[in-house]
Amino acid sequence: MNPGHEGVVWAEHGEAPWSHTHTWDHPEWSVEDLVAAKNGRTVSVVLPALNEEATVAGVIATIAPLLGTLVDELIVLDSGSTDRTAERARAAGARVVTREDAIPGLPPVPGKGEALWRSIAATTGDVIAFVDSDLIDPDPMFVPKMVGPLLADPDIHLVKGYYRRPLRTGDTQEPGGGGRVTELLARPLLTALKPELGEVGQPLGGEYAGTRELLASVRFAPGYGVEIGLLIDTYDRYGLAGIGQVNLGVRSHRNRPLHELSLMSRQIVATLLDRCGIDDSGVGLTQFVPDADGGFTPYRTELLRGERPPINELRHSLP
Ligand SMILES: O=c1ccn([C@@H]2O[C@H](COP(=O)(O)OP(=O)(O)O[C@H]3O[C@H](CO)[C@@H](O)[C@H](O)[C@H]3O)[C@@H](O)[C@H]2O)c(=O)[nH]1
Ligand SMILES: O=C(O)[C@H](O)COP(=O)(O)O
Repeated sequence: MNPGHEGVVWAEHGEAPWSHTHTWDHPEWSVEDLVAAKNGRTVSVVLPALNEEATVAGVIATIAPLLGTLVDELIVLDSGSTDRTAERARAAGARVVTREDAIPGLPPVPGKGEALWRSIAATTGDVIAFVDSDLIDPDPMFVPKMVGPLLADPDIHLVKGYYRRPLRTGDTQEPGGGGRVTELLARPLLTALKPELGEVGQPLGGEYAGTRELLASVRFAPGYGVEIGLLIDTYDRYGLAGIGQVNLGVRSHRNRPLHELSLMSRQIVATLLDRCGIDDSGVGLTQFVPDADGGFTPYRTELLRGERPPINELRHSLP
């Protein structure tokens, strides 16, 4: 299955580049095609959620109609929400799993990496797709597009979505202004340190799918380091041949303020350096919070720690 590639004859130019063979810029497969391609395999969809009562039901509404055909289970992995995320998710048709229920007896630590790691234990699918629960008007084809290459090619273990990203500020929307951490930090630094991954369009994006074979056998970095860690670990294990990327169109989400993205960036840098074998000081980020009198108060946020081992290894160590 390879619809959407332009018809360049690479045999005349040497080996086709990854960006041609493993990038689907115009994915055209249908849900029916995918159901036929499952061949006995099962698909789980995981929505990590921390206080997403405003958007979680809307995201579920785009995936729930696939339950029983392409999608075998749909869970919201509740990351400790204190709002009505769980209630709204259940009403919209998802199973809600808390971090504690996912792996009983092991107290959770904060952060997105922890939620995703526990979701591997809480699900059973041979293929697992992740979708952020803060998305605004996501396309119902997100999941079908992401799982396509995994169902078609046994050598592919991780498929990242890529997309155009609007930036919303107040009532205005800048069509290509989103993905600030991606464009200013992640892609430049990844290109500097792991140039083979420089053609991955959205290394940080929360919409991606992987095989259980991969996801149960890799460690999970803490917090927002989880995506860059998974990408590099997949590359180190399978090479570029194990990774694909699919155009999902447009993806809008809650755009965080810059000071929150700075903290996210610090965590991503820590994981990226770790995966490249480069020492990090381990020092948390100091930010300068404006006072009412025109001055600034320094405020330090420590790095999240607590990398999690592969779920397969945890299972072995449980009684
Ligand atoms: O402790 C947490 C933090 C976040 N989330 C959920 O994770 C998703 C993404 O989090 P968000 O804070 O919206 O991240 P973004 O600002 O959108 O950051 C981008 O970059 C991150 C770093 O790669 C990715 O984790 C995100 O998926 C990606 O959208 C949302 O559904 C959150 O509710 C949790 O479940 N637990
Ligand atoms: O992926 C990113 O770069 C961050 O989530 C920030 O995204 P935004 O600039 O679209 O809010």
